[in-house]
Amino acid sequence: MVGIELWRFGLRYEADKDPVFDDLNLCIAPGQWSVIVGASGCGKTSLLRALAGLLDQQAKCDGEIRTDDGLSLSGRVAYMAQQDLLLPWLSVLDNVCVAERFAPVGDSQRDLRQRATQLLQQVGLGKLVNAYPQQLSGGQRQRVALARTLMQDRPLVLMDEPFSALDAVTRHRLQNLAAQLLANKTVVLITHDPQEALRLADRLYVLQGRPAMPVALRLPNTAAPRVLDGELAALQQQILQQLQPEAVDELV
Ligand SMILES: Nc1ncnc2c1ncn2[C@@H]1O[C@H](COP(=O)(O)OP(=O)(O)OP(=O)(O)O)[C@@H](O)[C@H]1O
Repeated sequence: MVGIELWRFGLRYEADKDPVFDDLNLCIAPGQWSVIVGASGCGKTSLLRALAGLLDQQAKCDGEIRTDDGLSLSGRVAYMAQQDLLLPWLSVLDNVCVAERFAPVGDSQRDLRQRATQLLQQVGLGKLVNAYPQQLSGGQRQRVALARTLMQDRPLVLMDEPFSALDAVTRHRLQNLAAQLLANKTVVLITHDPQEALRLADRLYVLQGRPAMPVALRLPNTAAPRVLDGELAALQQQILQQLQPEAVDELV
């Protein structure tokens, strides 16, 4: 388990006048799901890429990203980007195994492939292990990327809209699977979907403004993944209003 603290963190892209973040302080709790929602362009992906050490050269940062054990995050992060980043020349099964291939672990290749096959069955792709990414739908590709992330077994898991391309039933099922398989990991999940955020979060933040600041939201006193009840529906409405006050006012 690893906890992370962003301390006086700032980020500005060279081409932009205003910083995306300035003097941001945020603690990512160890072994919990921290979920971040926010309007498009507010900085969610930038935050995740900063944690993953994947910002491009246009991004200028200051402040610090510290871990609670004082060790580097290098090699301890599984990152599921918005784009699935599947390798077109590898089969579905090989794509799921790809990150582990070079990892110095004791598992044999046979064990790894067995585990990957089981994960692919769990995400509903048991019949497509030998298919290639270009033969898959957007939702199927996203499920391969999810299986690849679950396969990696890293203490910090960063996921950017991991369920966005899925139909409602599959989304619900895979949210439950991810919650089960990533219990006790430190997870940062970005989503546009307030209902998803409320089902899965141990801590929930709305990222707002420019420079963006996180606002912590109240959650029901129940364990995730939560059932969709009246309390969750009311909180969902609150988040929608917080995200887009003008748009919601116009609809009412
Ligand atoms: N590589 C880049 N170079 C310059 N500006 C960038 C770059 N990446 C992001 N930005 C800018 O930084 C801001 C935050 O972008 P980011 O992608 O982090 O937002 P987001 O909240 O994840 O958006 P979305 O929900 O639409 O994915 C935006 O104004 C965006 O235009």
